[in-house]
Amino acid sequence: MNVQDRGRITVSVPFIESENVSKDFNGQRVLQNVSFSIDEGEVVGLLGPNGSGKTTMIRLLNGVINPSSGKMRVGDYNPEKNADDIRSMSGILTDGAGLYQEMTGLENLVFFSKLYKAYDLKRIKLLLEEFGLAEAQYKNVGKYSTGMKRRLGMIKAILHKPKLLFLDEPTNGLDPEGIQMVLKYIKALNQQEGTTVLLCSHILHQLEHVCSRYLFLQQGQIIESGTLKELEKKRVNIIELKVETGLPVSAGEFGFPAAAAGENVYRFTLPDRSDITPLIQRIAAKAPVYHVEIENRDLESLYFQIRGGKNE
Ligand SMILES: Nc1ncnc2c1ncn2[C@@H]1O[C@H](COP(=O)(O)OP(=O)(O)OP(=O)(O)O)[C@@H](O)[C@H]1O
Repeated sequence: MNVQDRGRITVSVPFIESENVSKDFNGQRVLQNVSFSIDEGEVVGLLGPNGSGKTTMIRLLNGVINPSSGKMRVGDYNPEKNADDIRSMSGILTDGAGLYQEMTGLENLVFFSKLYKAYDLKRIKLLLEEFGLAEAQYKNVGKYSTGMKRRLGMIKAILHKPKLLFLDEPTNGLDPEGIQMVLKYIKALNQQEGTTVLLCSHILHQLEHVCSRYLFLQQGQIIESGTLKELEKKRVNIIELKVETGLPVSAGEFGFPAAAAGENVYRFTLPDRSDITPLIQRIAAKAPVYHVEIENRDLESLYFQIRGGKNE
């Protein structure tokens, strides 16, 4: 946002900033000097175990609660002073999703769209269709399943075409079709509308295709951040390579430590990426190679390395 031309130097100001934010509940510190920034158009995954402070961070950025110390900015607004402005430019999906149980799905959406001053029945009907709730729209939300409430919560969050989305566990309770649809929708919103997204999830493999960057929270502190590539570069010092061959080969003969990982499948431990090609060439001279995969650089492996503090 706000690309300011100061003389000859162009300064890009982050869309969201948190500076040394701490939060105490009843004298207990749950966030400790949390600092990060998010640029407009980024999709950032906020990761961390139960109780690490993810939801608290989202509630602070929304102005639902105030920090005990530190500064925050969302767009042009200070969440402590301009919570209403932030809420009108952002969509939020949290656990309860703030839906009225005794109203139908459609009534909920009509109500919230009028509250947001964005009433558009055609859009509501289209979203109900897209999120697979066309049939259920006349049923009371109290009778919805967990997954249906999640879908309705997602529609509620995006009804007014917000510039910013805060999504707390957006795929919780969804079936595989629902998960795929919601993730695709988030990605499309980001790519087509430039929507900035901050999302929390424990299902790490789902995030890899959606997030451009990650923040890792542990016991209320940011312990790591970066893109998947940056984290890989920083954290992956040895390569665990899984190779599926068409014939039994003796893994020991290729000069690297190896262990069987299934029928004709071997897991090699290599000191460097540059060892991959010569190893595969040597194996391919003896047996067909069907699949090669670096196993320890996906988000889940990185998450556990970061949590375990390995390679530090
Ligand atoms: N209103 C509150 N009053 C007192 N303590 C709270 C309150 N809200 C959160 N906490 C505490 O703050 C800590 C962080 O909670 P938070 O919900 O932010 O974690 P989280 O990372 O979102 O966890 P989860 O992955 O389980 O959703 C927890 O110890 C929690 O008990």
